[in-house]
Amino acid sequence: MVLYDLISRNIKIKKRTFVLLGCISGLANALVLALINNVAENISDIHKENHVFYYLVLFTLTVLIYGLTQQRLMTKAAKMVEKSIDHMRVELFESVRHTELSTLEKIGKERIFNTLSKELQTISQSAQLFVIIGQSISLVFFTSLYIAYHSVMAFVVLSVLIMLGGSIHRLRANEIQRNMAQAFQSENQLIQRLSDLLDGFKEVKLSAPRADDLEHEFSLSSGKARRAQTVTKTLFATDFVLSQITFFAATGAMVFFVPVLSDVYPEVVIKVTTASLFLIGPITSIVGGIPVFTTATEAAQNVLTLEADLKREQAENTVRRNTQVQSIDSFEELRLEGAYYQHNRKPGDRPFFVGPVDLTVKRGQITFITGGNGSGKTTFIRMLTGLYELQAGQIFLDGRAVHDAERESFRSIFTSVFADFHLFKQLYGIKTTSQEDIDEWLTFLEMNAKVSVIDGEFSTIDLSSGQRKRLALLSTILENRPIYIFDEWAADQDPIFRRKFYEQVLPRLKARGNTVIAITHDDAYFHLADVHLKMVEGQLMEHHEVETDGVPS
Ligand SMILES: Nc1ncnc2c1ncn2[C@@H]1O[C@H](COP(=O)(O)OP(=O)(O)OP(=O)(O)O)[C@@H](O)[C@H]1O
Repeated sequence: MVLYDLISRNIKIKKRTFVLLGCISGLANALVLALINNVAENISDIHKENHVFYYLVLFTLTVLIYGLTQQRLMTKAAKMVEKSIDHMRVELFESVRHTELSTLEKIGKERIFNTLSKELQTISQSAQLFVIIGQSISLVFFTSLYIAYHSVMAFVVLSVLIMLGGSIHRLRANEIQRNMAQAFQSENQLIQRLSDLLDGFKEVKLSAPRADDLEHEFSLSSGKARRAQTVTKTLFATDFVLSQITFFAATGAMVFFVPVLSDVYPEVVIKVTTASLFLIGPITSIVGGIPVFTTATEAAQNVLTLEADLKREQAENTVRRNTQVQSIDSFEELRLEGAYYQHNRKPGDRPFFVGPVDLTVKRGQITFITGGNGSGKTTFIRMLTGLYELQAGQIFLDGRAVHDAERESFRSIFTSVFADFHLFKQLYGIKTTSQEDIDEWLTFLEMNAKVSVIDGEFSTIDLSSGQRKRLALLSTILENRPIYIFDEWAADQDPIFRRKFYEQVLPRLKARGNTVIAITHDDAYFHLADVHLKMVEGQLMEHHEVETDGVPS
């Protein structure tokens, strides 16, 4: 059972405690029934012999035992499921953190987002249901025993009809599952459209046709999700009604059918019929719980599939996961030999690949890479930094081949501001820099009047895009890694600060012993590069127009 396997994977479920508490609670519930039947049957004798108080105490005790065990069961189940979900959440987060960029691009952000939020929440909501279903099963069991004790024939008829009712759901399980998968897929598309609306809010506000199209797409996906959910819920509703009818048929059989089959039955008919009526509560709970249970099982399946997709690639690299990541703080020479990477291709797409590339980067060098849009510069940077796993060729650091197991350590040699950078408000992973250093760099980057760093956090990041980029630059400077990667960093800086970036910031990094590799189109500053490379259609070549005496080309 997928749901149980998932929940019990990280925690020890005390099955015996659950079964024991469930049995006590079910037994207490059945005892309430037996007591009521007994008192009702012998009401005049009990009053005559003054035994009312005795039965009342017994009744109160039984209800109390039922209440206490039920409460304990529910609390235990909630604690257990929440603990397991806590583990799953952190594990999934860790898996995503360790996954490769190419895998993440394949899986898609929406699916990860949907699984980590909605699906885990669905599983969480199923905790109480587990107990209710378990306890209902236990009650059905003990009440059936009570019925069997009074009339075996009534028990057999009841069992056959209950099983018949139970099998109705199973017959349509596949159809339900198919519709639920369709709903999950449509909900992923909904998240994608919603991110389009929120991330592209300004663009959407400025263009009514774009907004209309987006809304149309959103309502299409929403319609698909609605249809899949409606079909699923209709199937559940029909199941529910059919099972209720089966139940009424079972109760009817107690008075119309069983008396024909059994001679001794008339003496116990009231008790047996009352007992079968007592089953309506638990059976309704079981049948009513099936939709939630099925949804939670489907959610568990989605969590497991995502995990498997994330881990497939990691399984091949278990060594990498288990190897201690060691920060590399210096190097002399980084070399690529025959480095090659081809993007995943969707049907109909032209394949795009970068390489084979041979390149040597020396410590303290400033390298500029230029090239047309879509020529492969960003892809190349991702290959160089180990964000994309090379499909052929090798990276060498100080003459030593960088093996897969060392790739995470290797990546620690870089710090970057990519074109699609994300500015973290908190300075994660930066601990050693002194406040004086931070303030001095803030002043140097002309951001001191706007922002301060307090307790490792920027006071604000609600800034202009150029200012946000300066803070991203500051974060990399404080990280102080050996190699700096900039992807069109200066593109949205004003001319004065752009000049400062090329003429003061980069030389200052170089003077610190840092190496810089920058994608740039700023030809006015090409002369400041030690090496100038050009990317053309995925092929990296030296750009020979750079003059060595510092005169711009
Ligand atoms: N995640 C991806 N999946 C599939 N193909 C991709 C992916 N990213 C880029 N590509 C393909 O690789 C080609 C090169 O893209 P890349 O981003 O490396 O170019 P670039 O030189 O950095 O362009 P620009 O100057 O516009 O930023 C693109 O034409 C695109 O078709």
